[in-house]
Amino acid sequence: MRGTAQVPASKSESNRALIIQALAGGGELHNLSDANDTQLMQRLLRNPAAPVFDTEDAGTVMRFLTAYLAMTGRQTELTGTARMQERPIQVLVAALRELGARIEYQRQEGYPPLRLLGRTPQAATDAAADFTELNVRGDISSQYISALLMVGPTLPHGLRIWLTGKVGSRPYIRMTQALMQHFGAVCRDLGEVLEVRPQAYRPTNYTVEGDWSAASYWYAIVALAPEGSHLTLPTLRRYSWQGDQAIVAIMAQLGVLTEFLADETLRLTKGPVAAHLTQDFTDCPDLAQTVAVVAAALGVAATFTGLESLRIKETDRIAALQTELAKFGGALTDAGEGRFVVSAENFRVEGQTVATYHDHRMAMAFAPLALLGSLTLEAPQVVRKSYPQFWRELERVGFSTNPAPAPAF
Ligand SMILES: O=C(O)C1=C[C@@H](OP(=O)(O)O)[C@@H](O)[C@H](O)C1
Ligand SMILES: C=C(OP(=O)(O)O)C(=O)O
Repeated sequence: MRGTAQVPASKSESNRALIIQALAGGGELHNLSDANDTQLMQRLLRNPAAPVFDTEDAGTVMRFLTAYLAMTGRQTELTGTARMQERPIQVLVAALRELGARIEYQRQEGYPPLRLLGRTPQAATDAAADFTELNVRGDISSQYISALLMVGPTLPHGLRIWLTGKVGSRPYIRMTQALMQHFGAVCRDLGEVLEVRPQAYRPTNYTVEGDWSAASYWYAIVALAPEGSHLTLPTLRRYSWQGDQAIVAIMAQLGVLTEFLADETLRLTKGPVAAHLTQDFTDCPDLAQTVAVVAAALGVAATFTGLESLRIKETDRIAALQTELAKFGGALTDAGEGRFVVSAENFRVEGQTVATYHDHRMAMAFAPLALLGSLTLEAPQVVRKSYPQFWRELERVGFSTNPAPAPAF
């Protein structure tokens, strides 16, 4: 295995930059992601007076737009796929209601679809009022907190958010703060407390970095490739705002060495594999599927923690991993107290069919197993959510897929 693979631009950065650009009223964005989640965000923001916003299966689009539309006083509806209607939004809706938004649940309390009925503006006259204070749980999704922070500068008293519970996906909150700062709005991070003063965003240009979550699948490929294999990945920044850069350290233990060639190019080479791996995914939940499949395939005994949020993503990712790994002789066993053990007995790839559960990351996490034998992945077009060119890039480095990859759009 030798070659160069292109990764898409970060969908997380792209979707933040688009919301902040809309609030700033300008600034040019370069290298936006071709992910469906980002294309969708762009389309929806172009028509802010739409009577219905269909956020499809994009969590960031649903959460960020809910806050943006609610705080800009729109009267509209937000909906999504059947799965989106099972992904909770109560924490965000409760916080927005405290900020004066009138929001109704259209079907099930706590879940989309939502009806926004406008906003009772907060008075900016109370000189004694410092920040508007909110308590927000951090243990369900960090996207609620990012959504609130981004609208914070536009509120008459700004926002002081007290984070409660175990905070997951913290690097995504820091990414939000970093992008806000890039557009001229300061957010103070005091640990359990985040503070945003009322202030104006400045229209600013921004170039989106490569997506480290997407890079994780190339790490998996090198981990499973024969000795002597190497791959080059352009556009990934060494000093990144993305927490999923944690893949560098994780994969160092699973036999992938990373060299930063120039500032934005990496070279991955196959190296020695550790016997054990212990990993907490609280900060990087999107890497869990990639790492579980590689650990099982390499026979590395692995203990994972911090998987709580996986059950409410595009699918219940724990159940999906358990069912699909079992087809190969692998297992992800609940060992209690938040620990999961990855193990394998006689792991074999011999023509199995992997279900993908409307989850791009299921398809991309299992695809590298093709280095060990043939397999079939159901509904391969799911990758369009974050990485529409994934199958084409696999072909470019020498995988054969049948049927050949169709254009994703
Ligand atoms: O803010 C973001 O861009 C994201 C935050 C994470 O979600 P949670 O905060 O729900 O864990 C992550 O899993 C998702 O893919 C993208
Ligand atoms: C969980 C994900 O996305 P979202 O929550 O934005 O739908 C993901 O991309 O893995």
